Amino acid sequence: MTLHLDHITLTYPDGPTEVTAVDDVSLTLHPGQFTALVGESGSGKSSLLAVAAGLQEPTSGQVRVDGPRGLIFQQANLLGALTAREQLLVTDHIRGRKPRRDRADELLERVGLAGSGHRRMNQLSGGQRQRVNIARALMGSPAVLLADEPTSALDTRLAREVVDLLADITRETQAVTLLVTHDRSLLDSCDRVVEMRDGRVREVRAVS
Ligand SMILES: Nc1ncnc2c1ncn2[C@@H]1O[C@H](COP(=O)(O)OP(=O)(O)OP(=O)(O)O)[C@@H](O)[C@H]1O
Repeated sequence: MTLHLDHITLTYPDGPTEVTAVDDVSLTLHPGQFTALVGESGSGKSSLLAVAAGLQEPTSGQVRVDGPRGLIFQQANLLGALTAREQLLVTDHIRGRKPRRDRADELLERVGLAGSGHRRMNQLSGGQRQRVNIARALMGSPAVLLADEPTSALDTRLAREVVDLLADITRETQAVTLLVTHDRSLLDSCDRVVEMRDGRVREVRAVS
């Protein structure tokens, strides 16, 4: 499963004119490859990720993806009143599937939260909540994982732990993973860094 972004352009209306957030970006992302997307504020990272995630139609160009996509954002989209396990089971509910409690507990264990399934979000730390977020994205067995600043609410140590977990999961599941981050200290956990500037890809480099 490979994710192809072919000549993606995304413009937003901006009063009488328009702003080009993504300007003819082509990228191919491979299974098991953990790619970081970096660049200054406003360079188009979140816009490109939203297109890759299927949340935003590109103005032109094409996303080619063959498999489920899992999305990980900042923790704001977790439902505060639910337990960790329920956060995961909601995804089954949304898809009209039978709730897979065993699968939910397995994934909570995988992200280091064994035994915490009954705890409510407000009883978990920021790092633990982000682990729930990751486990929730994994409920759909995604071939592509898209994460937009998942560590921005975390301190350095927790941010590193969460990114290392994403790196391990990428290798284990052979997912295609794209991580938007502004934190350059996290880049050595990645395989590849794509740097954007003014909506374009400025540089693609391998992390040694
Ligand atoms: N909904 C929108 N309507 C109009 N312009 C937008 C919209 N969303 C983003 N933009 C503009 O598109 C450009 C790219 O924004 P984007 O959020 O993708 O950048 P980013 O690199 O993710 O920035 P940051 O690191 O600050 O999150 C910016 O000029 C921004 O102002």
